[in-house]
Amino acid sequence: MNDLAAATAAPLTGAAVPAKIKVRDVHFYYNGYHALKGINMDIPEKQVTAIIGPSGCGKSTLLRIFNRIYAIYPKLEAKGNIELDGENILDPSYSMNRLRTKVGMVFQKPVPFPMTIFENVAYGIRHHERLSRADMEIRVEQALRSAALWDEVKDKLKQSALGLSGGQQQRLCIARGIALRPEVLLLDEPTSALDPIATGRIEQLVEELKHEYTIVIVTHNMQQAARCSDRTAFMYLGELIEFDNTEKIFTKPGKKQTEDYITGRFG
Ligand SMILES: Nc1ncnc2c1ncn2[C@@H]1O[C@H](COP(=O)(O)OP(=O)(O)OP(=O)(O)O)[C@@H](O)[C@H]1O
Repeated sequence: MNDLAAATAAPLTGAAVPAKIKVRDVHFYYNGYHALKGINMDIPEKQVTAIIGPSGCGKSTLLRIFNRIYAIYPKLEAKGNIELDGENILDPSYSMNRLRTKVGMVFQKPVPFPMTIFENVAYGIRHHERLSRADMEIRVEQALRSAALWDEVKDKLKQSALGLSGGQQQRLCIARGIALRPEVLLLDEPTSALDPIATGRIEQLVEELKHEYTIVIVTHNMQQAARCSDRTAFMYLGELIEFDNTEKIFTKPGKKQTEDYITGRFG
């Protein structure tokens, strides 16, 4: 184990933050290509962890392992352990259904289903729970409120989600994710297709949501990582180079590669 293996969720405010996800010696292969090389990290509970690094370094690959999405493709293989609340989610006996309810994911490009705004949120809930119409309405409203979208859509819930703006569509996708009441929310470059105002709203939302969810966000935007995360992981060529409090990473990084990247010398 390298020194990063010991990079547990260090105290941020005096008290140690418990780890929600423990990544232990994780390797990932795309049809034999070694994309992640011995990753060790502890993702702190109810905080925002940002993953940064140059294109192709493995950020999205790491994020996608956290909900085992790769398992639907043949020839992709993960090794090592990822413990979510102490249980290894890479173990095939860990049910995908259970994982889906605990870990929600939002992708780079908002992809609402071609159905009404209401149905976009209700659809996933129906797969996991049987709710009365009244209870469903409450759940949908709660999810839209949590995603800071309710006021903008409450009078047009029966209209197609495809008529929403890009920023609204992304918040709808976040509402869809949190409607299942997950414990972990994975965000894969959630603002890369959005304008600065919509980006600001999503960042504000992330700040609010972290009180209830453990959030992991992949971003190319270093200002975004600095603004909205508590801890930042810097990756390079499939390795985790440094993982520390965000402020430290951006003001006093411990590794030269991190410093070179955040000061724009490469990547
Ligand atoms: N489906 C795939 N098949 C084969 N190789 C892949 C596949 N997806 C990713 N890779 C490779 O794995 C490595 C890591 O890719 P990944 O998408 O995780 O990087 P990233 O840091 O998220 O990049 P970006 O910032 O450009 O999105 C890259 O070398 C990439 O080419």
